[in-house]
Amino acid sequence: MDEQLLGPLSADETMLALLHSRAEAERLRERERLFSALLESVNSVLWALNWQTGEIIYVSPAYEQVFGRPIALAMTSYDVWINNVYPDDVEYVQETLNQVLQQGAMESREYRIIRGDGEIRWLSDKCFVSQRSEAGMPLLVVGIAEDITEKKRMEEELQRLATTDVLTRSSNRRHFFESAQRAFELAKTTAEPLAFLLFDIDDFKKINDRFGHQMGDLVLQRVAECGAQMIRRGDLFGRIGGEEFALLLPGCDRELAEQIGVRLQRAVRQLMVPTPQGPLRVTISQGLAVVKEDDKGLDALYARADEAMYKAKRQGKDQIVQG
Ligand SMILES: Nc1nc2c(ncn2[C@@H]2O[C@H](COP(=O)(O)OP(=O)(O)OP(=O)(O)O)[C@@H](O)[C@H]2O)c(=O)[nH]1
Repeated sequence: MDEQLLGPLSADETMLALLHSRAEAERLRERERLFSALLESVNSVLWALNWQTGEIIYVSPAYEQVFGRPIALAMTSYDVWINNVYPDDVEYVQETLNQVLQQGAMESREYRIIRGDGEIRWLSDKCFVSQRSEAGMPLLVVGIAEDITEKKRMEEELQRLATTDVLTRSSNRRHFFESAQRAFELAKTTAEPLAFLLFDIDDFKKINDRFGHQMGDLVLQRVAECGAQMIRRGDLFGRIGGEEFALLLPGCDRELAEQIGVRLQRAVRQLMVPTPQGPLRVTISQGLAVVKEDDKGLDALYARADEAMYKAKRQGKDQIVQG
């Protein structure tokens, strides 16, 4: 219509329009090359999902490096992406994606994937709804998935250092009592039994004095190994003092806890720590207490186990006393 109003274009005008559209096309190609180069240099995986069809409509080149799988595989459906998610995290990934749809965005969701070579890696995914389903436009969810495996490893290492006793690799005192507090509260609400076994190496000062501090450390490590062998899933074991250790046994009544104490006593007696003067024998004294209905706090349980342990020492050591 414009053409009718303005009249037909002259040859020069046509040439100019042609040149202009060529330059425009070249500019677009240049931008595309720039975007491709940028996407290739980004280590994170950019992705876009058509929510209605379940199609992954875009993944950036980093996919191949992060997932260790060909891009063509990812560009099929969302199910293929989900198949790469570590089984324990699938539910979380599905739930959080639904939340993205409700809230419009999610800053970070962390989950594990299984790479093509079987390696498990951690991803942090920032995603948002890029296009609402309006006027026939598809509903698009886009995201940036970053490989945070190294960061996770460092976090885990820091957590391990903060909660573990360096010498014996058992829980340190603070972590033991924090976890014990939670186990105590749970036992009180569920009325499940809970046992506390406290033990201390006998005449440890003499071991240090006679064989040196290094040998003392070795004895601590070997005794700690015996303690660690007693625990099942859900139990706690920690070094709560110099040569003092504790076992917290949820679900264990007095009888069962005593059996564990007897096994521990035997395991320690059987230890033979090599020294230049021949194998060194070690014994421990144990105090055993179980949670009572009127126990107000963990302190009450701990105090009974402590009192019982000192009674075991006074009564000649190498024995278990009930508190
Ligand atoms: N090698 C070593 N010794 C430690 C460590 N922590 C504490 N000790 C020593 O453990 C000894 C504990 O001595 P005591 O409290 O007298 O106890 P004990 O000699 O075992 O005597 P009983 O408890 O009555 O059997 C002290 O000499 C501490 O120096 C450690 O990490 N390594």
